[in-house]
Amino acid sequence: MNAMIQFQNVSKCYPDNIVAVQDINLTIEQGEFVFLAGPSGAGKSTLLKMIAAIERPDTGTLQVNGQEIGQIKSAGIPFLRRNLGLILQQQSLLRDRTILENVMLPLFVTGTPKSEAESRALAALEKVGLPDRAFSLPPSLSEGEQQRVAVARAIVNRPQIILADEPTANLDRANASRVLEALTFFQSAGVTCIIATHDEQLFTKADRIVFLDRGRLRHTASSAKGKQA
Ligand SMILES: Nc1ncnc2c1ncn2[C@@H]1O[C@H](COP(=O)(O)OP(=O)(O)OP(=O)(O)O)[C@@H](O)[C@H]1O
Repeated sequence: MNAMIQFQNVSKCYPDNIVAVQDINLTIEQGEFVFLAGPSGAGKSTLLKMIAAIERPDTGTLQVNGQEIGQIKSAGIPFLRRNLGLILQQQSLLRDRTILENVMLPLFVTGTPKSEAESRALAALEKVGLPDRAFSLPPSLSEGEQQRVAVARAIVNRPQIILADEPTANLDRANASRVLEALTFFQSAGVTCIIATHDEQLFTKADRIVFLDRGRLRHTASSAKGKQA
């Protein structure tokens, strides 16, 4: 397997010297399913944001798909993001656009023709079990369904990496399982999945669980799926 993401001695502070992550060394291989675990404020979201070049390391190096995040120019960011499916906490669906239009959005950004965008968005909705809701508006869907739409929107570009920040927050067990099933489906197709979560019940699905605490990587564990960390 190839190293897809490699943090080497990465640290990141926010203004006012808030240390978000400190001296992180972590390698994630292509096709791995990795959970980032740890209490609130541990630095999980910051690691995901750095992989997407939303934040940059202050020190150390971070390689994503052969690109050095600290060096990447703004013109290179769309190219990086084309290979990423993002499910971030603050991203919500556009309430006045249909589910189909919401899922098509990333394809408009990359200039995909409308008819192709529609068929790919419908295929993505099928994969998350929601093709019959394509023409509904987001407020008519449950939170669990909306989160599955967010998964469809994240994978519609056929990314090599999916980054998900608390994708099952506020969902009941049944809906959390369906969201996770959708993510494991894409991992079985070779997509690397990195998921920040507090939800320990999800861990059985992972190849690896990376525990963070106050910005530091405490330890990694292999899960019931059986791979060694
Ligand atoms: N934009 C920001 N500006 C200032 N401080 C921030 C910012 N984002 C995060 N922090 C701080 O950085 C630290 C790490 O935050 P981060 O969001 O990465 O943790 P987390 O493990 O994802 O937490 P949660 O589980 O609550 O989402 C925390 O102390 C947080 O308050």
